[in-house]
Amino acid sequence: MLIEARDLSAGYGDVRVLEDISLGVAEGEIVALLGRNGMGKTTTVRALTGMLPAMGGSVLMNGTDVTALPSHKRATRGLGLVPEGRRIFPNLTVAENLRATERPGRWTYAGVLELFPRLGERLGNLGSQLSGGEQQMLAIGRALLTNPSILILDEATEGLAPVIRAEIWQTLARLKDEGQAILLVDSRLGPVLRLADRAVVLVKGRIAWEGATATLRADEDLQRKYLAV
Ligand SMILES: Nc1ncnc2c1ncn2[C@@H]1O[C@H](COP(=O)(O)OP(=O)(O)OP(=O)(O)O)[C@@H](O)[C@H]1O
Repeated sequence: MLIEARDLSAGYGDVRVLEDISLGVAEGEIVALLGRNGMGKTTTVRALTGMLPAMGGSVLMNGTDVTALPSHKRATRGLGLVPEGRRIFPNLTVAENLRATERPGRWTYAGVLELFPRLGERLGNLGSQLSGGEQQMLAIGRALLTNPSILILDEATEGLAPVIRAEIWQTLARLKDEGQAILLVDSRLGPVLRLADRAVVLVKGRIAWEGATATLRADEDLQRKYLAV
């Protein structure tokens, strides 16, 4: 597994939000982390990336225990994150934002501009001057430029206009074709279930269901039980 949680627990203060979560993403795989609001998806992302310490259990990358490593060390080992709310540098230009994370590998500066031509037209603009969709493209481009073995996207299509959202989904499909392993948190069930190979469903910080997305796609009762609002 490129990344794996084993009996992972995490939370805030004394409160455990995640209880004994075990999940993993293998080479070339897209795994969706699903669940209604507040069920622990973002907390899982934070615990996997090291933004939150584990209260129990472990996180492994390529079989190596990284539970004690801070997020920047996990990033160096190949963990790329597109965080909820984008977090680009508002006072750097698009070009500077991209160059700030660049590491050698499959994805180059030119390659990212080819993936997101829109960013190429905005190279001199500050991060703060971009539209929401452009900021999201920049956040994805930045994460790709670290050439991650595993990319985690937390609500990457949230709050975007439908046409931009569609563009992001197309890009993710292209990343899938290229074999990029992805852990995807997104509440748009239709596109998520089309893109991902497997799904893990959280209910109150525990895994309530996991399996092939094809199974979940075909079973509306299951969707209603765990995911419908
Ligand atoms: N910084 C925090 N401090 C205390 N409790 C938190 C914090 N962040 C999240 N929580 C709590 O942890 C639980 C899980 O939240 P989390 O954000 O992981 O859920 P989520 O599944 O990502 O939901 P959403 O889609 O609403 O972001 C919730 O009960 C939430 O109130």
